[in-house]
Amino acid sequence: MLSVVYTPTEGEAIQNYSRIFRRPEGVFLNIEDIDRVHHDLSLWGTAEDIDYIVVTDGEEILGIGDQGCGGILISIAKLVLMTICAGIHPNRVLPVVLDCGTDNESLLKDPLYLGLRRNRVRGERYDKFVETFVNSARQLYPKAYIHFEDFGFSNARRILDKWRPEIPCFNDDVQGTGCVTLAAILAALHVSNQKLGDLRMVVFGAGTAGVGIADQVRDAIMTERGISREEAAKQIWLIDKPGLLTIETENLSDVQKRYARSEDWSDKKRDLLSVVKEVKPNVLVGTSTVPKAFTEEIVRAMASHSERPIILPLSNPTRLHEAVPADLLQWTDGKALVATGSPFKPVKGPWGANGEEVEITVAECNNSVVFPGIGLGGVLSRAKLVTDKMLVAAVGGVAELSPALSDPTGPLLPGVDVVRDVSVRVARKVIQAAMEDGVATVEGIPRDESDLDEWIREQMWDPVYRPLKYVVAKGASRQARGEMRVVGSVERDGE
Ligand SMILES: NC(=O)c1ccc[n+]([C@@H]2O[C@H](COP(=O)([O-])OP(=O)(O)OC[C@H]3O[C@@H](n4cnc5c(N)ncnc54)[C@H](O)[C@@H]3O)[C@@H](O)[C@H]2O)c1
Ligand SMILES: O=C(O)C[C@H](O)C(=O)O
Ligand SMILES: [Mg+2]
Repeated sequence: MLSVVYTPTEGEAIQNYSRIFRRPEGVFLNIEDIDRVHHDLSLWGTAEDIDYIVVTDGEEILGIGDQGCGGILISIAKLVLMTICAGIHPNRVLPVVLDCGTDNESLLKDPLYLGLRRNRVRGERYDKFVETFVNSARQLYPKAYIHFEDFGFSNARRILDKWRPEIPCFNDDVQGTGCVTLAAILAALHVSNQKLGDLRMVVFGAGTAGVGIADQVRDAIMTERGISREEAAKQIWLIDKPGLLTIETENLSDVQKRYARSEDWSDKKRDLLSVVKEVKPNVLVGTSTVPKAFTEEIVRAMASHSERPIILPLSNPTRLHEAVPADLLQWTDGKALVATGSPFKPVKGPWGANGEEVEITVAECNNSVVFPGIGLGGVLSRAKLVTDKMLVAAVGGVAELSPALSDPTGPLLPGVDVVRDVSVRVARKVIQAAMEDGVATVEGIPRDESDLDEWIREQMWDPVYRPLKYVVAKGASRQARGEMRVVGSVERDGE
């Protein structure tokens, strides 16, 4: 059911939110009613009641853009995953949408649209609104971890950078995506017997996720090679609408500038194909929302200089992927090491050692592999902050569970069948890192790894129903006794 309660089906539900609405299932905060934010948030429990908050402003949902107040469903979907994958109790979470208006014209024209019917508020009023939300949430629920989801590019990083040094918070599109993609790349490098230090990566789509991935990979190269961040960034090329980002490119954000190429490209073409031919990357990542952007020509160009090209089309939902696994594998004779943002069926082809047909399972490289474990570790250790070391530890936790480590034809990342084990491993690593960084605040966390795993598991909530008991009340009406017998028979069948 994961692809129904989460990506890709949730995208469709979000787009139709106001039309399929039945009842409110989260906190709707309204920028025009900023004085009510504290009160509205306070209705959801006492200081002890909330462990995990997911908040969105609905501006950049998946790759489907501004969805206004329908964004509440992304907060809900991510929290469903916190429960399914990480065992956070479903009553101890809070989905929030910050309704700041919408720039989506079709929503504004839709008579059934439920959100604020005005263009997005930006600038100081927006910042004040976000600040009021964060401060109120911290005051009311001081133990809660705050997960930011699907904010627009101009706000996502800014908000994260503002709050990260002060509170336990996390941006899934920047950090979760960076962590899971680095884990997939590490597994792929293992299979192809290449070194992280030699990596050359092109990222197509230099937005929130693209730059988040670049940062995580850059820091890993820096640590591996013992070089500066600036030096490590030279192994990464970012491409956006104007083509390759260079120091000549106008209107770059501060985070994009770190990757702007300083060498002279004035006499070279800067489109994806030309850049791939020129820089000969071994890793190609897609976070552009441009379907089919990884053409046969581009993929063949990758394969012409790289024995096992690592190709990760990550744009969600499914229809926005830069390429589909069947094409990537066909164009590279089964050589490409592929993982995708949404789930795909396994691909069959004549790529065995002797030309026999093999079936390749393609891993889903979605931040859902990692954010539940990071959140679980943060919640259980009541970490004051989410530090870089905790994120690096999470990458290690996922990478070491990659099926491709023991079977080179296996998927690059662990699948949904072992999702709870992955969360326990990631949480263990995150908690250990939090203790090393001195940010864990809970006393008595076990030091021994298997004790720590046990400690984590026993605090995870399981959806187990209480057994029904067969009762027949004396004096009950014939009809009631009949109904009770039906209940009783369910219990006997269940046993
Ligand atoms: N698999 C995952 O875990 C995961 C995580 C986060 C985001 N994503 C996906 O990545 C995509 C991007 O998300 P985001 O939050 O970074 O959005 P974003 O809007 O911040 O970034 C998208 C970037 O692509 C650029 N772009 C658009 N058209 C382009 C073109 N023709 N050529 C080059 N660049 C182009 C945009 O200018 C923008 O900078 C979405 O589809 C989202 O679903 C996947
Ligand atoms: O929500 C997802 O499926 C992953 C990611 O956060 C995205 O924005 O695409
Ligand atoms: Mg997202």
